[in-house]
Amino acid sequence: MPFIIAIDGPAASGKGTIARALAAHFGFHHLDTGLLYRATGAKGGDPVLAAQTLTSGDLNRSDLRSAEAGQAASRIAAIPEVRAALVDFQRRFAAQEPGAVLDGRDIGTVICPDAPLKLYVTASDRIRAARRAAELGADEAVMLAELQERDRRDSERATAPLKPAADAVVLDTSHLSIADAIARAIAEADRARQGPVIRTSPW
Ligand SMILES: Nc1ncnc2c1ncn2[C@@H]1O[C@H](COP(=O)(O)OP(=O)(O)O)[C@@H](O)[C@H]1O
Ligand SMILES: Nc1ccn([C@@H]2O[C@H](COP(=O)(O)OP(=O)(O)O)[C@@H](O)[C@H]2O)c(=O)n1
Repeated sequence: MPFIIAIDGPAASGKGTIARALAAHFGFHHLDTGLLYRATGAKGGDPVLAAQTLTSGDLNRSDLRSAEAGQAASRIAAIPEVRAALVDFQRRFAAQEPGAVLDGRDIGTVICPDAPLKLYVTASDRIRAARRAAELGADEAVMLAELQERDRRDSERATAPLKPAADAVVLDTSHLSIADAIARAIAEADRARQGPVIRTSPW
């Protein structure tokens, strides 16, 4: 059975950084599921058809990381038929041996609810905005408004809203370096790979 690590959290919390590092550490496959929604939004036209006909070429566009692509993604991500069109691809990806790390908004809650490790990565709004502003060379106040609008839309939608799974481990990276955040995630994965602690009676 492949080992699945589900990572969710709000925009620019450090999900992708941690997911890539976990995949490299354990030799697992990694899928940034946000790219599926960014590519669908960027395609234009009917978003349901765009999601149903997504190709690897669509995912390789160079303009998908922009704030505009993020906004377009979160609008089309609220459409249930768009989400439904992307489920099978994500589940097939997760089923690859020896394991897979998927990061997004609904991985632990909808796509892989049986994943043995679910991380909910978060950080304060201000810190996330500062990190994304540095990454994109953009204004911090503009990024703060963008992230907050997107987080609100993602959390309030009826289908697969952004929220921690009941059994998710919350990792607040506000005051963690990248190296420390990765080390915590690896420690959680090592713990989860050992399986649940079964207490046997001494008798
Ligand atoms: N713990 C951290 N400390 C400082 N910067 C971080 C940390 N984690 C991520 N970053 C930086 O913040 C930005 C957003 O991180 P990313 O992993 O892309 O977030 P997400 O996938 O949640 O959108 C990137 O520029 C990344 O290098
Ligand atoms: N599993 C996922 C992943 C992304 N998304 C949507 O896609 C948008 C872009 O996701 P992303 O992960 O690329 O965004 P960042 O966290 O990198 O800013 C999000 O704001 C969500 O609206 C989603 O609905 N479900």
